[in-house]
Amino acid sequence: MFSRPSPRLRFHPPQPGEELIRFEHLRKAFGPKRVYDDVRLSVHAGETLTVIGGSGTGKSVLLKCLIGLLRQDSGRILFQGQDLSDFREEDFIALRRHVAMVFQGAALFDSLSVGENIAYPLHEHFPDMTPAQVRERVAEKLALVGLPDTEHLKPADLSGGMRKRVGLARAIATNPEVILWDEPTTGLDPVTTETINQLILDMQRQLGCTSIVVTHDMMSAFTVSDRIAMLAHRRIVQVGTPEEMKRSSVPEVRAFLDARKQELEREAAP
Ligand SMILES: Nc1ncnc2c1ncn2[C@@H]1O[C@H](COP(=O)(O)OP(=O)(O)OP(=O)(O)O)[C@@H](O)[C@H]1O
Repeated sequence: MFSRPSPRLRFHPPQPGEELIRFEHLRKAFGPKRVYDDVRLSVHAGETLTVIGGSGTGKSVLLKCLIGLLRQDSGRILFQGQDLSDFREEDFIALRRHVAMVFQGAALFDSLSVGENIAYPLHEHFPDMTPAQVRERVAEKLALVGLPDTEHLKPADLSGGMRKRVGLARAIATNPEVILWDEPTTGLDPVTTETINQLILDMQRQLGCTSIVVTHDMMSAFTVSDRIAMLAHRRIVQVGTPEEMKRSSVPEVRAFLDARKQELEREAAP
C-alpha cells in the first residue's frame, strides 16, 4: 500500500514564478455531458489562483484531473514541464506528496481521531518516520491551523469550521508545495470564512505554497487570489487579477459577477 519513490516523477523545489502547472487543450466528458472542450491554464509557483464559474462548469473536475483522481479524455497536464498523461496510480501517489487537496467536506475518517487522520498521509508517504516524529509533525500542523492539543478528538466532536481546519492540517502534513482547495469556505459562517481565508493567505506568505482555489464565494476569491480564472462554455474565458476581473468586459464574467453581487445583496438584506 505504501508509495515507493516514483521513477516517473521528476520533482525539483519550485522557483518563485516558474510555470508549475499547465493545463493544455483539456477535453473531458462524462458520457454525453461535455465538461471541457479546450481548457488552457497556467499556474505559477507561489501564486494563489482561484477558479470561478457556475455550478457544474467543472471546477472540481480540474483539481481531480491534476492529481489523477479523474483522467482527461485528451489534452495534457504538465507539472514542472512533465506530462502527467501516462502517469500510473503509483506515480500520482508520489505527486500527491507535493500537490495536496483539501476536500470540500474535509473528508475525514470518522473512525479515526484527529491525530490519526493527520498522521495518515505521513504513514503513506514517509513510512520511515518514527512514531515520535509523526507525533511532532501532527502537533506542528494542528498548531498551524489554530487547533493545538486536539489530537484525541474525533471528527464527530468538531464544528464544520474545525473539520475544515483538520482537513487542511492533514493536507499539509507532508509539507506539500501546492495546495488545492475545493470550496474551502462553502457553508461556513462569516467569522470561520475569514479564518479560512487567512489560512490560505498564510500558506502562501509563511510557507511559500502555491494554491489553486475553487470557489463560488467571490468575497473569498477577491481576498485570497493573485489571479482569478473563469470557467464557462467548457473553457477558460478570462484570467486576470481581482481588479482586472472586477473591471472585466467579458460577458460571461460580467454576468457571473453581477449575479453573485445580487445574491450577496439579497443575503445581506434584513
Ligand atoms: N465522477 C463523475 N461522474 C460523472 N459525472 C461527473 C463526475 N464528476 C463530475 N461530474 C459532472 O461533471 C460536471 C462538472 O462537475 P464539477 O464537480 O467539476 O462541477 P463544479 O464546477 O465544481 O460544480 P459545483 O460548483 O456545483 O461544485 C458536473 O455536471 C458533474 O455532474
